[in-house]
Amino acid sequence: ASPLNPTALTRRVTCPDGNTVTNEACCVLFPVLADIQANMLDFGECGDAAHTALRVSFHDAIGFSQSDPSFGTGADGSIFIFGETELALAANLGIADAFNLETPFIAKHNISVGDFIQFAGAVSLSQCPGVLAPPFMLGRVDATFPAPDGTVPEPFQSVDEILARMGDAGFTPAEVVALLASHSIAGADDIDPTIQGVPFDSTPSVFDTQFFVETQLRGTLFPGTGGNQGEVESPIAGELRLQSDSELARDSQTACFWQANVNNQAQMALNFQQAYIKMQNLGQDVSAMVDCSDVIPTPPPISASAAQAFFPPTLSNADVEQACADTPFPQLPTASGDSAITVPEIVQDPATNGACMDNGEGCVATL
Ligand code: HEM
Ligand SMILES: [Ca+2]
Ligand SMILES: [Ca+2]
Repeated sequence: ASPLNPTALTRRVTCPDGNTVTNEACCVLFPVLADIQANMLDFGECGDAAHTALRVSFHDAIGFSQSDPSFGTGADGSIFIFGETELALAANLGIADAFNLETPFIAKHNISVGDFIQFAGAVSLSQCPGVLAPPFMLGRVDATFPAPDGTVPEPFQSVDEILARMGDAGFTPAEVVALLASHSIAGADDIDPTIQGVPFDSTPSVFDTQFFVETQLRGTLFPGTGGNQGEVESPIAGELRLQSDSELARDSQTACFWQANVNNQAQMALNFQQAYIKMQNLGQDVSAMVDCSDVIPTPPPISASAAQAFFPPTLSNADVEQACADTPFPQLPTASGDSAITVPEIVQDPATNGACMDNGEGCVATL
């Protein structure tokens, strides 16, 4: 059928379970979707389980290099298939949580491990207000060997090192900043061993631009103990700032891309969506895959008031460490409240702390 024929464009197939899709090959995903929404991803919450599934989608995919095949085949499930190797790497500290969360479901369903990880990442995103419809392609080929050490960027690396590694995988500096919008729905469990679920911005359940605002503010405190590798001072009690986010916000190569996201929800969401498409399919032959984007649920919308960026109580433009030389930081309102504001921790999902053996550095179980 001609792509110009409107009936061809809208023709849908009815799957055995009654769902409709444009491509029959996508029917296999509906049982997976129903199961993980109900039993793995906390009923539509943009919380701990969703954050965990999103992070592992990055750590699996980034095992890829445009120049060196030994770096891995990207979004290929290697992080779980060769969990004994990859989860023991320092850069994957905490990814054992994702292994615990996902492997019981991977075992129950019949799609590749690489597909499952990226599908769970896309479904997770669809639970977060402010995200633009995450796409999903089906048909990743599973790994035959693990990714080596050095593929996953670390929070104590320099901007040059991080941009070099990400560039080697195929991302421009602008795309690296775009991808880091993910840290608007994120936090840390392992950077400061004394505290868990410490968010990177004051709204870790909303995909808003607060992450880009708050990382530009002068750091004044540590949410727990000081002196942890990869952590620098944050501006609000209860919030953790990664050294890498701090430096990317201030480096001349990235600062203007960073600032451009501030209070620009539509641009942030679009740039993330485009860069994320690339990430989901790293190392894989997209021409051999099927577009199943219509299986991914529509994310909840973000209200205009929730999309309005703000300074946390008592802080203002005077607390911004201006780094972009081209344009001044946007003027933003200050939220009402006193200086005692503390960002609440992200409630931990017990499923992310279960079955697999953890040797203190990572998970040593195999899939
Ligand atoms: C480019 C450099 C990046 C660095 C250095 C970095 C580093 C980190 C670190 C250290 C944590 C905290 C882990 C913990 O202690 O629990 C974290 C969390 C997280 N990261 Fe990144 N990250 C980067 C890029 C990305 C990208 C591209 C994505 C996804 C598209 C992503 C998604 C997440 C998510 C969702 C979490 C929260 C996990 C949770 O709350 O369970 N990160 N990141
Ligand atoms: Ca991989
Ligand atoms: Ca947020």
